[in-house]
Amino acid sequence: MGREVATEYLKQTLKLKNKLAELLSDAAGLNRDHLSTIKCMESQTMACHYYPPCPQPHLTIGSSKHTDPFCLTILLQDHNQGLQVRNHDRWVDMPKSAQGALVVNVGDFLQLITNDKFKSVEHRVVAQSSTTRSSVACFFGPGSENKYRLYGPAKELVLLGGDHVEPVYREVHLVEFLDYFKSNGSPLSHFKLS
Ligand SMILES: O=C(O)CCC(=O)C(=O)O
Ligand SMILES: [Fe+2]
Repeated sequence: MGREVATEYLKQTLKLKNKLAELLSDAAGLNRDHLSTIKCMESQTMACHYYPPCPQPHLTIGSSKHTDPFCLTILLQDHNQGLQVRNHDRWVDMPKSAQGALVVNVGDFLQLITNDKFKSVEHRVVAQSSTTRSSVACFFGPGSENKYRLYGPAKELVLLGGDHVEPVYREVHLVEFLDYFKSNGSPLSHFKLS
């Protein structure tokens, strides 16, 4: 990607993320500006992946299974397949997308904030025997000025009184969350209450 193209792409994905933050807040039953107000998707990190062809794809893996740890991922893939998402105990191929189509994944930190209303999706990339594959992932999470801010299930989703819903997770800051992720993979079960 040329510098100007990358800069423009980052600008456009940022705009899309702002729109998605409104729609996701709404869909979770929160005020439309909730996710932007709590500043949980202010940082943007871009990762470019290149998967070379592998003559024995069954002996390797393009990217091992994981959930993304931040709040939201916007993923641009080329027209070559490889991405799979886990549906219960089956791996399902992402359909061949039109060139330029974007995949949006919920990450672990958003699952924590929405108290399991939204689930982070487990995914992996399988190697291909004769085609290369490229993808560009943009991850959105709390910015560095909020890395020690405590986040937990949104209070509005954990109602007191008649409709009491137990918070599933304890409050945690991003640094502790990512430290756990780096050594152990998905941190969600570790931060569960009880
Ligand atoms: O290359 C892909 O399609 C997925 C990459 C990915 O899962 C990631 O960067 O977290
Ligand atoms: Fe991922």
